Amino acid sequence: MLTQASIDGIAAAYSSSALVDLRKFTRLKPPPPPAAAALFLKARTEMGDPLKAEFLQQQGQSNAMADPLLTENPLKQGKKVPCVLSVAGSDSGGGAGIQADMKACAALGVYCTTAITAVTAQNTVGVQGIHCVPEDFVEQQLQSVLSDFDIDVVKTGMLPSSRMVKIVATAVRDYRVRALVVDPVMVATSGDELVGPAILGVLCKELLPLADLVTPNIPEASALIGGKCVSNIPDMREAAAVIHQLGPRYVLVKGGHLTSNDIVDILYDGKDWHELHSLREETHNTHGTGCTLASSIAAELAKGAAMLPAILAAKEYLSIVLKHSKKLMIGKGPQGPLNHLYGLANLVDMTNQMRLNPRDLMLYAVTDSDMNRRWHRSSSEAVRAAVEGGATIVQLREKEAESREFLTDAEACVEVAHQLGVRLLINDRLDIAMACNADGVHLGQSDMPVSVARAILGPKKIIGVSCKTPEQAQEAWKAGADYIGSGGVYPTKTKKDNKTIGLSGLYDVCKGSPLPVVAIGGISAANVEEILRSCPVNLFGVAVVSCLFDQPDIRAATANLHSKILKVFNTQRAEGR
Ligand SMILES: Nc1ncnc2c1ncn2[C@@H]1O[C@H](COP(=O)(O)OP(=O)(O)OP(=O)(O)O)[C@@H](O)[C@H]1O
Ligand SMILES: Cc1ncc(CO)c(N)n1
Ligand SMILES: [Mg+2]
Repeated sequence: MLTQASIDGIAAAYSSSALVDLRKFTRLKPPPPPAAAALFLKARTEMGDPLKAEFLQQQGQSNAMADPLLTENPLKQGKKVPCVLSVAGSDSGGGAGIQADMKACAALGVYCTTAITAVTAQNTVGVQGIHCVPEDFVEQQLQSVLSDFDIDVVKTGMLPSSRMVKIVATAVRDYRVRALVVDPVMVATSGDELVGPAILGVLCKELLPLADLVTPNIPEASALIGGKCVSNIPDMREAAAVIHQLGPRYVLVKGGHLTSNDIVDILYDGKDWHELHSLREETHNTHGTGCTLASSIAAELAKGAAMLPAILAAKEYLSIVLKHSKKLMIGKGPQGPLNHLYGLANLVDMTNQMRLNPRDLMLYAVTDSDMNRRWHRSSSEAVRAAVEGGATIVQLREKEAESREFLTDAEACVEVAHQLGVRLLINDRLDIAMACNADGVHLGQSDMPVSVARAILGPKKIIGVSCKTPEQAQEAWKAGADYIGSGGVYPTKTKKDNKTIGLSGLYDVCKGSPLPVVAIGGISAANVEEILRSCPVNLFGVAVVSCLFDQPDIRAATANLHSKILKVFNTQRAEGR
């Protein structure tokens, strides 16, 4: 165990070796630290507080609660990317160690390289096994990374042997990295030991003197000062002072292990004391908070922040992450992981919710107001019957009606279609589509340009376009359409002066279209099989008018067509097409 005398000796030997002055660390414009972080700060200013003044100055007038995932991302093309090297152990549970470091850096817009020191078999229950990576191979990883990447900050976590600590210290010295953050990992959140006390001597003697920041939790702080009990804030301050004597420029003793609701971390730079307060989040998902804090500080330093703003921004990020992790249900054990990349959830939701599932084009029912009049049906009655018969999407096509009448009709149809779980599009009229909250529009070549329609409708609405050639289909795709309607495949009474492209024209469009295609024009139960079989690639369905709506029983006609289409698709699937 370390005695006070040996600590003093080590301190004397290394006291002048601070690596860089982070306050002069201005390669990149420092990100404005979040204003809300000021809430955490109860600076002790007995001896003046230049860091706090600097922080407040950098913070400027902004009162907005900064979300680190929404602020400007420094991972920009054509610019030097801020880089962290995490020298740490792997957590198979994905919550702490290397995995936490990479996610935290990614969330904060910093590139993270790694040198893996140990592979742990670990989960939310505890640590089941540890396999140390041979020291020479850790050295090789360090060489690979440091000789190539322009590393701004090295962050260390689990260093399982004294020789490994020495190797890291040598690498940091040799490559003169700009800053070193040491998280003196010893025990996992579960209470399982990750690193034994045998490394303490070398850690104190070789690594801490090089460190710009060391971030012990309470048991680690106690181990670093020779086993003296640390159980309250005065003890934490005393421990920070003793650890500072070992040579690091800043010591942050983390208070997460004390039980109070007001969590206090103590920061000491040899002169000034800072108590950083945060409200304890009531959550079991705290596995990896220490790793996350240290790597977030490293990321902020890499972006150019000075030490105190970097720590405050990192704590702000951690507290937002803890809030977003409260209800995560991952693993069966008592300590779940954090939701580091919570900001990606919206993106994932967006990509999961495809605007249009191409399978919905299978039986595309296009209404016709003349036919409905002839058969004495309202549009919504016709839509209901078609959807109940198996139509998978509906387009409302109205050539004659006044806007107000069309809108009233459209509203009723949207209601019916949505009740039955089917999407409804409006032909030509963006204004009606928006007014009745339809799912999108279908446009012809002489209607509103697709790019304009997309700009007006926004990213969530479906846009379909009538195309007779592969070139038109490509244009539509580039402009932001979702599907292509291609025809007329056969001559049709519904569109008299429409040029017929035939099966071969349809085939060409299907082959050349980057978007799913639905065939249209003169299609009925009699020829649907022939059409679907002739274009197996990219043809997702057929659009029909008269064979549904010019029939005495729409529901029965639709059901009949539906079963024919299904038969072809099932055979094609069985044939592996
Ligand atoms: N429940 C919580 N709510 C808010 N902040 C927390 C909570 N738990 C920990 N923290 C904060 O997270 C940081 C890490 O704290 P802690 O003392 O738990 O580190 P650690 O023991 O090294 O973590 P780890 O278990 O990942 O090794 C500290 O800044 C602490 O204030
Ligand atoms: C690999 C690894 N490093 C650090 C910690 C600290 O929580 C952990 N649990 N696992
Ligand atoms: Mg820790």
